[in-house]
Amino acid sequence: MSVSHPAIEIDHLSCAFRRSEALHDVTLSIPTGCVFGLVGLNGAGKTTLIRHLIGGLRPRTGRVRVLGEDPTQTPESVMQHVGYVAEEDVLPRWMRVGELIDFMRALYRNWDDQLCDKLLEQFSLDRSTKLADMSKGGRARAGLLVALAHRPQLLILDEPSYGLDPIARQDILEAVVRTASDEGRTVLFSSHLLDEVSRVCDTVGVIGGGRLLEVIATEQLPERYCEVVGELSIDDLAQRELPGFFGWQNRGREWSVAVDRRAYPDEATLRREIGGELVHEVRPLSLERWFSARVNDRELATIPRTPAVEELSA
Ligand SMILES: Nc1ncnc2c1ncn2[C@@H]1O[C@H](COP(=O)(O)OP(=O)(O)OP(=O)(O)O)[C@@H](O)[C@H]1O
Repeated sequence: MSVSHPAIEIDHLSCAFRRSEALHDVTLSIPTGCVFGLVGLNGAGKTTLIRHLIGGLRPRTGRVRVLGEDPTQTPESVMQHVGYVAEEDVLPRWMRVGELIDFMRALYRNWDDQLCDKLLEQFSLDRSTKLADMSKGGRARAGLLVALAHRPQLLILDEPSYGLDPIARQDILEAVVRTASDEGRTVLFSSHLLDEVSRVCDTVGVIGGGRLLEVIATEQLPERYCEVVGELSIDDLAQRELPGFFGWQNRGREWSVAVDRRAYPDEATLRREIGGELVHEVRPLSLERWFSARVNDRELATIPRTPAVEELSA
């Protein structure tokens, strides 16, 4: 397969289940070699988006390309180069680890026995263990092993650490990083856990109510945005419709707001605009605060909306 195209291309993808819209006009391009974190609250649309990538759902509106191909037209060819770990614990429990490996090995032309043995050791897995007798974390490791051992060009992990203990999570993270560091590999990783997303991903996209709200390189976050924390009078501040403000939060007597730094030439101007005496601190925006600001500000309005502010100060 040629690598001149992005690993994942999604154009204006929408999806509805009966009358309820799960994805709304999603456009996203993930270049080869990127480790991309897809974050969103429960029901945001992460799994629905991923199901389109693995050919499990056919787009009714919009277009999806994975490694340059339509995953619903040529699923065998696309999935030869994709490693996928589902959100649910779906491995056949009647199999032993060795049987699962033999089964998957027969499916993938690029299966790498040496890598498989290495991962068995690294994940402390034994070929003779029955999947039914393993912990959830053990089965997650087995799922990751078979997704990695054919050296996929694209690794898609749907909530890989959901419900896992920190040690199992660490294994998964390490495997993701190693896979990504292999030349030219791409990883799409959906997660609720922002700390692991910030550790592993170079780019992050936030999805809310089926809309892709923003995509940003994690290293760009502190230079693009800051968080301003200050003393009450939030109503007064909100009425002034300052540009670049989003995701207001009230914490006791303090308020916090995310600010797009591009709306202000420097921090002194920003403080002056707010009214310096109201500002306690201007600090880089953390991934966690960016996430909460975006999901609480779906329209990406540049000005705070009065009803939201009233709710906050109630
Ligand atoms: N097969 C389906 N039939 C009907 N509604 C569905 C179906 N699959 C998903 N949905 C709905 O689509 C929306 C998005 O669901 P999705 O599973 O993609 O979210 P998610 O971000 O993966 O959530 P979670 O983090 O809880 O797994 C939800 O409102 C969900 O109820």
